[in-house]
Amino acid sequence: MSTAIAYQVSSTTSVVRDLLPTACTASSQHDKTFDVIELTTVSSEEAYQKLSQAARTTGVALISSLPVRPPIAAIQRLFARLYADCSLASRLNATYPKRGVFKNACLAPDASLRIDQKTTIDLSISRLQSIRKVDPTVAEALGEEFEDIVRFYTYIETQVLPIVTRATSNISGLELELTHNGTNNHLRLIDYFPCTEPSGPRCGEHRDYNTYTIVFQDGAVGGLEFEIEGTWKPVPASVDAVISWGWCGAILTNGSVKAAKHRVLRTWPMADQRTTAVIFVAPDLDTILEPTGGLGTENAGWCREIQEGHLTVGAFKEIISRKWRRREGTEPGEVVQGAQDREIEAFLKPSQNST
Ligand SMILES: O=C(O)CCC(=O)C(=O)O
Ligand SMILES: [Fe+2]
Repeated sequence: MSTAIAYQVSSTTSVVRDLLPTACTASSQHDKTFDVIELTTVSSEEAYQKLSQAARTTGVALISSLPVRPPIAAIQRLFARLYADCSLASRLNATYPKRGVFKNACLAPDASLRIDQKTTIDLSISRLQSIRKVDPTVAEALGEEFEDIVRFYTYIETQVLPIVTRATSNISGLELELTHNGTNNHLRLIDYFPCTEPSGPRCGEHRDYNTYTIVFQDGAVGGLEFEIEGTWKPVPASVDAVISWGWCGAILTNGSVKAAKHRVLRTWPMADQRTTAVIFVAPDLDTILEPTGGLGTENAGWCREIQEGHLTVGAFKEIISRKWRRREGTEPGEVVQGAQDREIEAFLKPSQNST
């Protein structure tokens, strides 16, 4: 597939027009909704305190002055190479047949405009191991770009994740390091390819399933928004990284941490390419997902399976990813914006969603 084909976007339909935001432009920028933390200049204690505060209030923290930048140019070149070379893309996907690595479902000629208008390269520890084991030459074929990306991932994993994990532990009195050994972390590279016209959602509204997520932006193209007290608030494009907490974080801390709802409805400037590197941090798959931290024994409304400690992270990941795959176009099924998130919330907190 050529890059030109990859960037073709179907014309606007009424379904899509309904999805357009009322106001989401670079001018509606930062309004002090989110805490901004200069992670490398504050003391560790201050970093923990500010991160904990953000996790408890909005569930979102913006990070500035990171000492390393994500290798955006390398990521863009890697996408360009995969768009242009179908056989390389197939070889890469063959290394992880269970789910694939490079996902471009929205570019299929008959793809629904309701699915996310983005392509992704998903790298997890098991995918990286698989690439090296099944087809060692494919990593080589992916070139220096691939090495740069893996180096960035390793840096963040060793230098930044321990700080955020500790801050999350501090809120709840848990030792999250014991269940967060990095075995279930994930790096996702995302290409929000340029659209000259408004298209479908770029990443439909959702809360992440994991403990927390760090989105590394390209510094120029915005679009990420969080729902704060019922209003969608844009994140400035210039922020280095955005940390947000997910369902596992909320469950393990018994609701002390907020799972933040977010989306990329439309990128801005719309005709520019938005590139992000996203690191998802989740507990090891065999971790029991029970609310042992935070509010202690008080029942925050979780379903019986969670309250009684019968749900593992692995089982929860399966439940939630089945719903996501529809939105991401890798499994057939109708996509109704926001419905998937409501279904998950109803499963987790049935008593609050019984009306
Ligand atoms: O790329 C972004 O800005 C957000 C991506 C995201 O929320 C996700 O992949 O879960
Ligand atoms: Fe997300």
